[in-house]
Amino acid sequence: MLLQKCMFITGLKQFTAFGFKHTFSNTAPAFHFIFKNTIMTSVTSSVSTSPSSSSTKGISNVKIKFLSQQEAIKIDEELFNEYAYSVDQLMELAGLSVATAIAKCYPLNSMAHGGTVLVCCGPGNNGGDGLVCARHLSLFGYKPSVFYPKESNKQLLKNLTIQCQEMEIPFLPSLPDAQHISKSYNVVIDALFGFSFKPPVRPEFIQVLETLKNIHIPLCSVDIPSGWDVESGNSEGLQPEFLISLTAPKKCAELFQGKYHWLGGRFIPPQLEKKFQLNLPPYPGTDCCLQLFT
Ligand SMILES: NC(=O)C1=CN([C@@H]2O[C@H](COP(=O)(O)OP(=O)(O)OC[C@H]3O[C@@H](n4cnc5c(N)ncnc54)[C@H](O)[C@@H]3O)[C@@H](O)[C@H]2O)[C@H](O)CC1
Ligand SMILES: [K+]
Repeated sequence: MLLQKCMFITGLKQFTAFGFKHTFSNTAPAFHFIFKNTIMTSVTSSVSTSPSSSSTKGISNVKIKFLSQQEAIKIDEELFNEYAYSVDQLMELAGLSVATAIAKCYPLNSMAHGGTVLVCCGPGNNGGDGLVCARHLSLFGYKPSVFYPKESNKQLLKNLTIQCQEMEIPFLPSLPDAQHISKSYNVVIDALFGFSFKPPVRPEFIQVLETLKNIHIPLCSVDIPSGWDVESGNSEGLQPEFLISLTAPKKCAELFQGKYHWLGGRFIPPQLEKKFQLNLPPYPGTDCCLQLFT
């Protein structure tokens, strides 16, 4: 296998040298060797300061799994049916990890217009992650606006909408054109479709995706770049700058060409991780998200 990239797991500081991105955390540094089909993780304890990192002492090579659509659905079902989680719980953690990763990549103090962000939400749970993310971004001091063209009838999604509205997060009646979006916002969050998407895109969303394809500001996709086949991607579709994979990367993430790939949704019980051989890298300390590679 050909070594393509190498990086240290991120904390708050990072710098680039010798073509590698170096980032530091207050826990064990990890080296991610990224190959075409896998991300190899080696963890060393040499400068560890965290007592909890003792279980990662020594060198261990780990291949992160890229999930098929069926595997992603199966893990979701097991979380609900066997492990008794509710969607609300996981969505809250997923959405918080998205907002946190966005804030790390696109700091509020680097943004124009007081931190405006457009969050585009679809009809399923990916859209729900977007609504949760919008609420947390607002709590972090950003100015999110939501575009939610096909509201779900599910009570959970209705509640998330009310929570955003009660925080005075504006809901746009229609999607502005690409030029207007690029002038008014700093980044766009794509929470339209996640791992249940089946191509082709139905007519009511074709124009939405076309508009997002033409923006000149960073596009940040939640779990799956919307409009991509979960396994084979879509070379003609959206090309986000940022992708956050939730639980574990899906197969299409191997085709991601953007700058920032994060992992979020830190809620997988060890037994489930083992069963599906996810081989997730250790999250630094108490972080809810981690940067995989750039
Ligand atoms: N376990 C986890 O990691 C969790 C992830 N979460 C997020 O949930 C989504 C998956 O959510 P789901 O409701 O199953 O589906 P989607 O949001 O991907 O979309 C379903 C929605 O989209 C419509 N649709 C499907 N195909 C098309 C199409 N071709 N054209 C138009 N519309 C389409 C469909 O009808 C539905 O309405 C996952 O990715 C994570 O983001 C949870 O938050 C928590 C657990
Ligand atoms: K998405």
